[in-house]
Amino acid sequence: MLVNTHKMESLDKLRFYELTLQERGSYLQKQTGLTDAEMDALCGLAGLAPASADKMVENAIGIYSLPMGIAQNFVVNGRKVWVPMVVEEPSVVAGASFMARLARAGGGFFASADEPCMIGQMQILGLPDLEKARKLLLDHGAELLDEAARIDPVLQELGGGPREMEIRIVEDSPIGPFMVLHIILDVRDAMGANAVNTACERLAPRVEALTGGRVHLRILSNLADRRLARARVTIPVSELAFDGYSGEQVRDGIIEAWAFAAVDPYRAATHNKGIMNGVDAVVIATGNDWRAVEAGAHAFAARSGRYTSLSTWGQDKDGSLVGSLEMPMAVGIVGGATRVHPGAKAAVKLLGVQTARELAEIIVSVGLAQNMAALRALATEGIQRGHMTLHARQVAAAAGAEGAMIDRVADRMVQEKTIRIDRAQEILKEITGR
Ligand SMILES: CC(C)(COP(=O)([O-])OP(=O)([O-])OC[C@H]1O[C@@H](n2cnc3c(N)ncnc32)[C@H](O)[C@@H]1OP(=O)([O-])[O-])[C@@H](O)C(=O)NCCC(=O)NCCSC(=O)C[C@@](C)(O)CC(=O)[O-]
Ligand SMILES: NC(=O)C1=CN([C@@H]2O[C@H](COP(=O)(O)OP(=O)(O)OC[C@H]3O[C@@H](n4cnc5c(N)ncnc54)[C@H](OP(=O)(O)O)[C@@H]3O)[C@@H](O)[C@H]2O)C=CC1
Repeated sequence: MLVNTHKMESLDKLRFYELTLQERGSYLQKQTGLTDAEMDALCGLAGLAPASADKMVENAIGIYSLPMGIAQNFVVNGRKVWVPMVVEEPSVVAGASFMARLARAGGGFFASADEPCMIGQMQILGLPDLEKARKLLLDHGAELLDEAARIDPVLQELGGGPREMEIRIVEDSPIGPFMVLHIILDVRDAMGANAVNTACERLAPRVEALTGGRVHLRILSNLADRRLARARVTIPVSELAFDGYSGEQVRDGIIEAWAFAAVDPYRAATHNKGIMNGVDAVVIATGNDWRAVEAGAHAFAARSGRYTSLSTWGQDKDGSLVGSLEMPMAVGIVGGATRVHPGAKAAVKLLGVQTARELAEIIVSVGLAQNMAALRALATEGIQRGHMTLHARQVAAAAGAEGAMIDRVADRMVQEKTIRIDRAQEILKEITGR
């Protein structure tokens, strides 16, 4: 993919988003060294083929596409990274890029991720004596874990495999008390669903023989709270001032906005949706199971019994704004669609990650950036000006504008501060005469 290279030398003075679509691709390739084939996969020019889709899901008839945006400015644990984001909503990529630029003043995002341990659950029914069953399982714990290790030699060779067992007694279920046996499995660089589910199904007969109970459900838990990722950012208050708002006003406004989400589930749901705007975009770009990540995030947000904010905002002794986000992050860089979707493989290559943990660290950093972008806008001018400015292009296109006409119609609507499809159609008619 080559474009007029004379611009290349001067590109660093330009803003990435001011380039054309093709120029952005070429600039990114120049910066990252991705091959032409990888760039074509990343840009959807050689993405998932219908024939491959037919091998991924049932009754396939073709391909559905979404925009692939690139968030810029991110520095995570000291490393600059271009972040692929698959999302249909305007202003998400812009918001993440903006906050990543501000975050650089504080060294960027500092993130970590737990060992990639997933929880496999076995529901054990029909136990006349739960405490006796508990003791039997504990007495045979080592044997059960050894059996689980033998199930997946590949995982063992990679340093993964069973780590421990947990026994929980559910007292107040609608069908009376029963036992839940957890097998904790290190799944290395996979999301791990298949490894965990296979282990649960294989161990079930032995558990039944030991306890005399009936193992009913055998499935992983998406509340992957043994596989958390966390990010932290510190923004000097001087970086926050804009449009007549002082840095302190912006900082305190963000903290006040967070305090709302901390105590009110109605606000926390939207607050966390803002976080997931960033998280899901990278999870989807890398071919991971966003439903699993979403389920884990919201279950984790309710772990105290009241659904609350996944992030925390405050200030440090210097008055800098400090934000942190911790959440389950069950993502892989092998397996699932990541293995078969060319665009997902290219996205993982673009991120330059070698392990699932590194991917998790970037994703949680993007989630924190997205949260800050939303709170910064909400706590000051409101969300609409920035969002609708970028949304205007979609409205113009929906009104029938094409090519360069889209920006002309969008610019007029932004100037008039009227971003509606009927106004877009009027402007289009004025400009084109039809
Ligand atoms: C949208 C902005 C960034 C505009 O903000 P702005 O102040 O108009 O932007 P700017 O023109 O001053 O540019 C600042 C930076 O934004 C980025 N930027 C600016 N324009 C572009 C563009 N065209 N393409 C790519 N990047 C762009 C870019 O990094 C740029 O830096 P520069 O490179 O110029 O030095 C800001 O208003 C913002 O961050 N808004 C919030 C975005 C957001 O959260 N969107 C999600 C949709 S709303 C939602 O679903 C979540 C929510 C709100 O409900 C969550 C919640 O309730 O908590
Ligand atoms: N509730 C849920 O969330 C559920 C989700 N799923 C779906 O299952 C999909 C597939 O999950 P997943 O099990 O990750 O994918 P895979 O089944 O593809 O498992 C990963 C594969 O990669 C192999 N492998 C190679 N290198 C590594 C490495 N470094 N680390 C780990 N494994 C490696 C594994 O070997 P080996 O063969 O030895 O394991 C395994 O075969 C998920 O994306 C999800 O969409 C499915 C069921 C439930």
